[in-house]
Amino acid sequence: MLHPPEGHACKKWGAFQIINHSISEKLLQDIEVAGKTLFSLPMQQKLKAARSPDGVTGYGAARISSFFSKLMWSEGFTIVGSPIEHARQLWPKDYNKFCEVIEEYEKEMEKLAGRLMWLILGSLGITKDDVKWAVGPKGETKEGCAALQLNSYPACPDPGRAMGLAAHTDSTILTILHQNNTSGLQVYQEGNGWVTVPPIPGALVVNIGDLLHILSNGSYPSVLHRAVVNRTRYRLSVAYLYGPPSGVRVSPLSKLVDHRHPPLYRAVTWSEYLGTKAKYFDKALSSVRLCVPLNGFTDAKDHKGVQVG
Ligand SMILES: C=C1C[C@]23C[C@@]1(O)CC[C@H]2[C@@]12CCC[C@@](C)(C(=O)O1)[C@H]2[C@@H]3C(=O)O
Ligand SMILES: O=C(O)CCC(=O)C(=O)O
Ligand SMILES: [Fe+2]
Repeated sequence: MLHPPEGHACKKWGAFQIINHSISEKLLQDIEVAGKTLFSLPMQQKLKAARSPDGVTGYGAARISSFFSKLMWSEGFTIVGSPIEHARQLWPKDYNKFCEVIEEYEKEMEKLAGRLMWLILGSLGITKDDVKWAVGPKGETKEGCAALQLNSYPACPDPGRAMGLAAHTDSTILTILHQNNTSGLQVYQEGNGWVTVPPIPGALVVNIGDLLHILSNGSYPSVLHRAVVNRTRYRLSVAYLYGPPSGVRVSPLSKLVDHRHPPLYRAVTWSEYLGTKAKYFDKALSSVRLCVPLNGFTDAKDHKGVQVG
């Protein structure tokens, strides 16, 4: 079970950092090197693996860029499952090392994400018996769906006028983020505004995503976060975006619902929700909301005046 402080962190911050998490220092170094190697390729080479306009994987600006008029000061590379096709486009003769590191990272993150999901749900009194879709015939955690997002933020001569990655919530159950030893990630907290998440060597950041917000019936709100840029330092982050198995309809867990706490969200599959996010962005969560609270706001992230820079 998560200790009370971590359960508290989910409620209060929607994010926390973990150490002693079983991901080796070597693997964290290897993924950093793999990311830096990729982003330092010449532009015409990176564009060989460009994400197609209606595609999900490959090189390009963050998907949310289309909602903003200003360009963001970053490049991204999205991987779902095997990276081999894109890796071949990038390094026709020498793609093996990159693929090995990515696949190892995905394998280790999958295990960690499953453990974290149960720890977080445990802190709400939820056990494996309460989430049938997440458990296989032998009691094992079923493999979820996931995406790996490599983010590259070059040093920026005028950081006050640019944004690395604009404010957003992740459409996930949870996201595990590795940031190189350079600050940039900020989380938004009512009353405190934007708070920098300090990079701690070896630690990983865990963000609560929209699907956990739905599962917990709003008890653990997804965290609004962004990445700011730096005048002198290059920054790289690696986000493991973890969702439920494909086709599973996620809805508020019945143990967390009663006549005083009616279900706040309707059931959605991850792919349906990703489509909703692509269409409505920061209004996605409220678009699947069933009950509108009396204070007039739909969801917390709807009214922050999200800005790029
Ligand atoms: C599974 C996914 C979540 C994501 C959209 C995607 O299909 C692959 C990229 C993910 C990412 C990473 C950067 C921030 C984000 C909002 C974006 O634009 O692309 C997330 C998407 C998300 O969580 O909705
Ligand atoms: O670079 C960061 O710290 C944030 C990345 C992020 O939010 C994402 O990839 O979803
Ligand atoms: Fe994010």
